[in-house]
Amino acid sequence: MQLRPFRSVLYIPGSKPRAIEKARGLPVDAIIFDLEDAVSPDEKDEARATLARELEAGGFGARYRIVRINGRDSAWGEADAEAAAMMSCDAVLLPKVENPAQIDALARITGDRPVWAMMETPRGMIEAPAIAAHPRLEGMVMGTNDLVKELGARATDDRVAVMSGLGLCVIAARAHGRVIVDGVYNAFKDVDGLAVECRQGRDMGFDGKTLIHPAQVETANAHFGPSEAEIDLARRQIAAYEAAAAEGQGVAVVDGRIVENLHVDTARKVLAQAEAIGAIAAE
Ligand SMILES: CC(C)(COP(=O)(O)OP(=O)(O)OC[C@H]1O[C@@H](n2cnc3c(N)ncnc32)[C@H](O)[C@@H]1OP(=O)(O)O)[C@@H](O)C(=O)NCCC(=O)NCCSC(=O)C[C@H](O)C(=O)O
Ligand SMILES: [Mg+2]
Repeated sequence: MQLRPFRSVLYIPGSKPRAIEKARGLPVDAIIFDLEDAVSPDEKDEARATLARELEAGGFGARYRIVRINGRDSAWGEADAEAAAMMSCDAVLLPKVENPAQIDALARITGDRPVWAMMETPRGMIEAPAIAAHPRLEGMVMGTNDLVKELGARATDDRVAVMSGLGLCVIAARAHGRVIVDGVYNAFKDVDGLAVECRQGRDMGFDGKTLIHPAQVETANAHFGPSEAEIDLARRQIAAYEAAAAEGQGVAVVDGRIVENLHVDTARKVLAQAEAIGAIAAE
């Protein structure tokens, strides 16, 4: 059972030390330190050096530290991969992954460090099961901006253009026990719109949402963590099922709905998640 929460995963441009400093005090579960799209070509080399320095300085507490490098076929990919292998980070995120061989190639440089994959091209969607199956892969991140672009689609509120890809990637990730995080919500001042998209992502099975601004953190944490009502229901389901089992029954009823052992598994996961989140908050 995956216990570490990934409710809120905040991108920070590697070129912005002030934003990096701010993140040391934000209640995010994970940070993606970006060297790719958030950093202009002129700033790439300096951003790489800044990031290495800031990560070495530490101060990120329990926040999971992921470094997003540039694609290996870009002018900066090779130097990024070599630098990331030496950085004080927890994982390396590769953009536009389209096949498992790209993960092999990265792992030859980054060694035992876990690899995460940006899922953001049509070919990446088709190959999602093979990518998720790679033994070095720990997590997947949806890149919905690139996916909309590559599909020649339109970004609509209901996300209809990317819905099949989102579902396919969730299935692939779950089939192999990988973490999977939803794409960003670009209108970072629109908290209500973000809440709608978080709810949709949570309902689909995502572990959390990637974010671009501190104002989005609270909404993501609220939607992807278990609510008080869910925790209360989980406790009551477990208690009712155990009481029924003690009487030789395989099914209990809570709030007019049946509770079987599979529901108890989910209930136990809810409680474990709540405990893990509480432990991080207490640090
Ligand atoms: C979107 C922004 C450019 C807005 O920046 P700004 O105008 O500076 O915002 P504010 O003035 O409201 O900032 C207030 C304070 O918050 C700090 N801040 C801002 N953003 C972040 C952040 N991401 N992490 C940490 N701290 C942040 C500012 O420094 C201010 O601090 P202070 O001065 O001390 O008060 C900006 O938010 C931004 O650059 N966001 C990140 C954009 C990004 O990373 N984009 C790339 C990832 S998205 C992507 O590529 C997805 C995928 O690949 C796909 O295809 O979909
Ligand atoms: Mg992208």
